[in-house]
Amino acid sequence: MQVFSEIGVESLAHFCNAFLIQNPVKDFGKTPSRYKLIKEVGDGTFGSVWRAINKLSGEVVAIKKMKKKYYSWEECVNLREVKSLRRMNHPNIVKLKEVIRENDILYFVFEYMEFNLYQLMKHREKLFSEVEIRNWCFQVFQGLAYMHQRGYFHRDLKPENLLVTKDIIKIADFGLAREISSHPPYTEYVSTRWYRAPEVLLQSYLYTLKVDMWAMGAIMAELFTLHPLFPGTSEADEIYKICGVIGTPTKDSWPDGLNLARTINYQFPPQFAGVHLSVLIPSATEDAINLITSLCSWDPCKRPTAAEALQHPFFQSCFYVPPSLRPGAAVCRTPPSVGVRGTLEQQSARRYSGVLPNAKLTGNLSALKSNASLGTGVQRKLEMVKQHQSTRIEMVVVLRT
Ligand SMILES: Nc1ncnc2c1ncn2[C@@H]1O[C@H](COP(=O)(O)OP(=O)(O)OP(=O)(O)O)[C@@H](O)[C@H]1O
Repeated sequence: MQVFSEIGVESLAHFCNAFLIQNPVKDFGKTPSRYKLIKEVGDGTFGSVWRAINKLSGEVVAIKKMKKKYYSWEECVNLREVKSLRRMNHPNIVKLKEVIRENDILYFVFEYMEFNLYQLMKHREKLFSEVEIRNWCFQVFQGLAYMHQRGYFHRDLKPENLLVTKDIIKIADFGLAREISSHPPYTEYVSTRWYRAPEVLLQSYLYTLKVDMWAMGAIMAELFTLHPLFPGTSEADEIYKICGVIGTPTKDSWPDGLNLARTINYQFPPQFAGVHLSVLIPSATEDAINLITSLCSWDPCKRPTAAEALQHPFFQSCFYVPPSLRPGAAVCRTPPSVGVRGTLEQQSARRYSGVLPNAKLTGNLSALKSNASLGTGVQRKLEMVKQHQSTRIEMVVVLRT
């Protein structure tokens, strides 16, 4: 079995040529031949996700079928999702098992996860226990610490991208992942609005991995209340909502933010004092409130890193078990139960609309708020290499497992 975690595109090209010589091209029809598609479980911006079964091994997997056609495999290996995920091997990061291109259609084969966090929250009336929330967050921060340490940040963390099976939670959807060493400016659309960091909302092109920490603060709060913390209806309303919760930034709390706002001729709403998060999240303990408050700091420098978050008193009762020693159970001393049985299939309903890609935040807030009605759909850009002529081949990238 050949491993492609560290090699470049050229080496991959050589492998694929060799692979094709040894494995004659077959017409597999509309689904990858080794798999039987069972049911659609998700419909994202870039692809639809199916629960499927490996016909030979009986293994249940998730197959993401990309909407765009891929006419050469050079294009495929250059996709961020492939480039970043094939380097990740962590129990809290969803595993990419294979990449298959058949008939110009690109499929990602992932390990299958039962639910996403949004599905677990949306019809729920009873609040999650703090133990459950702590267990999930501890795992996500471990996945993030690993990813950040390996040089990637996710940029689109949201409940839909955190996948749960029993007590285990994993980070998914690396379509927007970025190498930390890649060079700013980062100009393309980044992250779903409700979880989008203020520096990104203010169009900083120099944002860092701290955008993931902001998103985690918002997600943690939502896990406690079952309601989004900053449900902005437009980018301007998003900033307004953030000010309403954590108060208008000052030259002490976020000097760089005031400069950013000046650069784009944006005025923060004056003198919002904000509210103590314990008022908005009454079920959370002081430790939880303290962690969420620091994650949702205006100034990215004041947000903890994932490794620092793991050291927070909120996680005092958790401990790290090396993956090789794990019995396959949760990482907290008191393993919680997810509390939901059966399969909740993904509803295709989108919770967010009204994103204005590259919209300029100009003028005063009331003018900005009127932008809300101008929203169209979510648009993201992927780096694509030049398209090459169509060839009917199958390409399999075998990943480190
Ligand atoms: N490995 C998996 N196991 C089970 N379900 C999954 C898996 N991966 C994705 N899904 C489901 O499919 C949905 C969409 O997947 P994903 O986020 O990867 O697609 P996308 O096109 O990148 O979406 P987005 O619009 O969020 O960017 C997820 O929210 C999840 O419910």
